[in-house]
Amino acid sequence: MSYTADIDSIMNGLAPELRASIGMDTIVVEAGALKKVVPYVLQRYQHVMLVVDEHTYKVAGKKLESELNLDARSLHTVFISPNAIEDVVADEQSIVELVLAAKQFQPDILIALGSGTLHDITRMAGFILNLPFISVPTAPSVDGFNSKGAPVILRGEKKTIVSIGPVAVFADLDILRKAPRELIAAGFGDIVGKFTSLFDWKFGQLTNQEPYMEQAYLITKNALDKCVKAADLIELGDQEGIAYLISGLIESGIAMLIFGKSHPASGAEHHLSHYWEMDFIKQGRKQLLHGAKVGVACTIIAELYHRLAEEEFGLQSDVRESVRVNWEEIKQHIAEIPSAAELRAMIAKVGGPTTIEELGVPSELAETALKYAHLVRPERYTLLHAYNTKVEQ
Ligand SMILES: NC(=O)C1=CN([C@@H]2O[C@H](COP(=O)(O)OP(=O)(O)OC[C@H]3O[C@@H](n4cnc5c(N)ncnc54)[C@H](OP(=O)(O)O)[C@@H]3O)[C@@H](O)[C@H]2O)C=CC1
Ligand SMILES: O=C(CO)COP(=O)(O)O
Repeated sequence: MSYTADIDSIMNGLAPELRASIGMDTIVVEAGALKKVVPYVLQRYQHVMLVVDEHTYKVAGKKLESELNLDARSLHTVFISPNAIEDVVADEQSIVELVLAAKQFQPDILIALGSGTLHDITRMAGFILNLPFISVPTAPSVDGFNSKGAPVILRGEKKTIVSIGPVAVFADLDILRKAPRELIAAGFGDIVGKFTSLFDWKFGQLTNQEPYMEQAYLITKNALDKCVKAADLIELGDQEGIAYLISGLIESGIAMLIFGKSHPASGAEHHLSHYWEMDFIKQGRKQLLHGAKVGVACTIIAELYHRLAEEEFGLQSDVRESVRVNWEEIKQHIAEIPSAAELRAMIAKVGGPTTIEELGVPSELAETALKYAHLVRPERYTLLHAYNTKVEQ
């Protein structure tokens, strides 16, 4: 059974120049997809570097290593080291670790075997060294496998560097289905976050002339609607449910890839999540899952936005003129965002945390983040940004 009907139709519908510019020629979503990595790689590359960590080596790296069956001169596996608190993080140290290993071994292809963090480390190293990479997700936990942006931690700040997308994605449903439940729920949380990111994108376009692409909007919206409809199947964690989820995540990644930026997938809910993440790093606390944070942050932002609509925020005298004149349309878009209670019910169905307490974010941090999270991406004009700044000082 093919699980890539929507992906195929998106890819086939891209204008030829756009398709060529994203440089991704193969997307496989099926049980046993790992086996297809071998002929793909052997037909094209001679020196292969696998990028893993301790966990992902066990679930996929070891198997791929043995199936590639290459001698030590042609295959090298790099284990990205965890930091002092046993977290593998996409920061300067991890990126340099991989860059140096690649400088020494001189691969002509990198293969990321892991979830969001290992992919961002690999895409950054590939970008720096001008090397292509292949994506092999080990958990359906984020939509960042095939995006172009690398949200990395540089000097403690979460910055997104526009880098490279993969040349191919091999999503093996046998591996993804066995990923821990929290990672599957996190992937669903990252998808649910699109309710507010898509709103914020429309808001930025209407009020701040931010760049916009209808095709990327519709791809993301379709991925969101499809996954929300399939929540019962995703909850079961069977092959079909996981196929819906990973396909939705890949489609959202394609939207970012063709747009070239993360607007479709990342709005104020992501900025809150990033703010929490940066604070956890400062406090030396272990990271929470990205998608789990995004899901909870989405409920908080939805609650705020519905309240702002009720209070007629856009008609206040000190908001930007562009917000005031577009307020009726903005309110219509807010009305399309489910209520916080509805969002919590969706996330709970799939087993994700729905409140800051369940997630483990202290309430003081949640309050501060709501005031300052727009500064994580100051160039993006979200409704949260408008609420926190009113008329620009
Ligand atoms: N580029 C983009 O557009 C996007 C990037 N992101 C980024 O992705 C990062 C978060 O990624 P996320 O996937 O949530 O978390 P991580 O990649 O940090 O992985 C979370 C945990 O899952 C473990 N793991 C992965 N696969 C398996 C498996 N099959 N079995 C057991 N354990 C497994 C990892 O092990 P181990 O620690 O050993 O790796 C790790 O402990 C954030 O930095 C976020 O900003 C998110 C969305 C989009
Ligand atoms: O996480 C993302 C999409 O899910 C991308 O986030 P950024 O906007 O920080 O790159």
